[in-house]
Amino acid sequence: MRRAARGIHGAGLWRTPHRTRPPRLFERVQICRTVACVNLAVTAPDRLSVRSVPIPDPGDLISRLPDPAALAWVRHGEGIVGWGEAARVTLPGGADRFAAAGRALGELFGAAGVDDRVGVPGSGPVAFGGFGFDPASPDSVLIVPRQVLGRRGGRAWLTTIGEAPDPLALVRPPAEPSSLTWNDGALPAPAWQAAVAAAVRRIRGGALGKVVLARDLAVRAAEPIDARVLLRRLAARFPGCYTFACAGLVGATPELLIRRTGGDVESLVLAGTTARGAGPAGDAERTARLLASAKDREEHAYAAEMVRDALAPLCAELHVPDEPEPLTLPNLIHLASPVRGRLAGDRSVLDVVAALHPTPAVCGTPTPVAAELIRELEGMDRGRYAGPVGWVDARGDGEWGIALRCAQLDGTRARLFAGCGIVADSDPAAELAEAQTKFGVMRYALQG
Ligand SMILES: C=C(O[C@H]1C=CC=C(C(=O)O)[C@@H]1O)C(=O)O
Repeated sequence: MRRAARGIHGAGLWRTPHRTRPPRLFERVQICRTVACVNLAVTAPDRLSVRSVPIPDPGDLISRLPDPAALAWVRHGEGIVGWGEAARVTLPGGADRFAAAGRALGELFGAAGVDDRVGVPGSGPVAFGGFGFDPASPDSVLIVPRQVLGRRGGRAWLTTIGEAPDPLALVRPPAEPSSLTWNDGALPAPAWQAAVAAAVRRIRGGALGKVVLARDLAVRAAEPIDARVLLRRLAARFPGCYTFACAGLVGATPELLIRRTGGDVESLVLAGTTARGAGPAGDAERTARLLASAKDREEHAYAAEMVRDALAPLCAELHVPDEPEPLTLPNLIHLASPVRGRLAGDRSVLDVVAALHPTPAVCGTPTPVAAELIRELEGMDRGRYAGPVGWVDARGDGEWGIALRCAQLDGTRARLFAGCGIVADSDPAAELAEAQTKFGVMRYALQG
């Protein structure tokens, strides 16, 4: 596929004009309105005043986060982190939640006064966000931080909304979670295996081809859990994953739902999994078995085909590999399909997210049948687990992952999530073991 030079100035979907009227910042107003079928709440000053400036390399981004309400999207030390809250958009749910979020941000960013002296994806106004997996889940949120620190390709920048920036400081490492007590979530292990067996029967009966079933674990600590400890551990242990935090959802996902950089889009489809082997020979043997596994290939094919079908109408060029390749992580090996394309028209990254979610990597095929079976068998609300998580800027550029290998923090408590793709040949005991390995990511983040 021919790739055009990367445009860092996208189509300017949301224009950010300079205004002369002085901003009345931090005079908080609560605007509640109905957009299509979604009741949306925007908490924001009437106009954002945004300034991005180049800065010397700040080094590790996560160690600059000044408080536990951390916002982060970091991979291999690059990305953006944010803190403070200049604006928040909350979406109680609805199939229309991505479009409603885009319209709300369009208004906020379109009315902003912007002085962007950096001009790269992620500079200027940015919103971090996470969307509920299920349209019925009331959990979608977008947060425009008061400060954003960015670092990519040898450049670094600081964005400030409102008052003069607080000076950047290295923050004393926060306290690690202690006295953890663990409990089952909605389904104990035997009940979850029974749910997997029920799904296999439904699949063999011809109702659907694939469903992804997840379970949750509950943990409690002696003191409120600080997201920054978890982020630091995850980024160090899983540098190739996207370490993220948004409104208490913290994790390290290997799965890139979509990155939009100007007209270019990229995705990394993952489905089909095995645990790491013992040493290089063990890994090689596991990788060969994974690549040859008809069950894992089938799981993967559903996901890759759906991503192709969803992106094709949006793209002038699209390349989806014919065969998956192995992706080796510190704990697991996945089947992976790196997808690249060029958008046909002016579409923000949120438009593309809307077209892709939920992929069969987290839901199943056919989507409506799988979504209904998930509601029937899992016995829980996934919240923002398995939903899109990431960031979007005023150009419509951004990066969104699928929120996997994550936990939702709530004071002294956290809920961990892990799921597995189920097809006709799935074995409930093997799926439970795979889910346990996936939980290991956040167990490590919490326990060290
Ligand atoms: C649903 C999860 O993983 C998905 C992504 C990659 C591989 C998967 C699998 O092989 O089952 C899942 O589809 C999860 O980690 O909770």
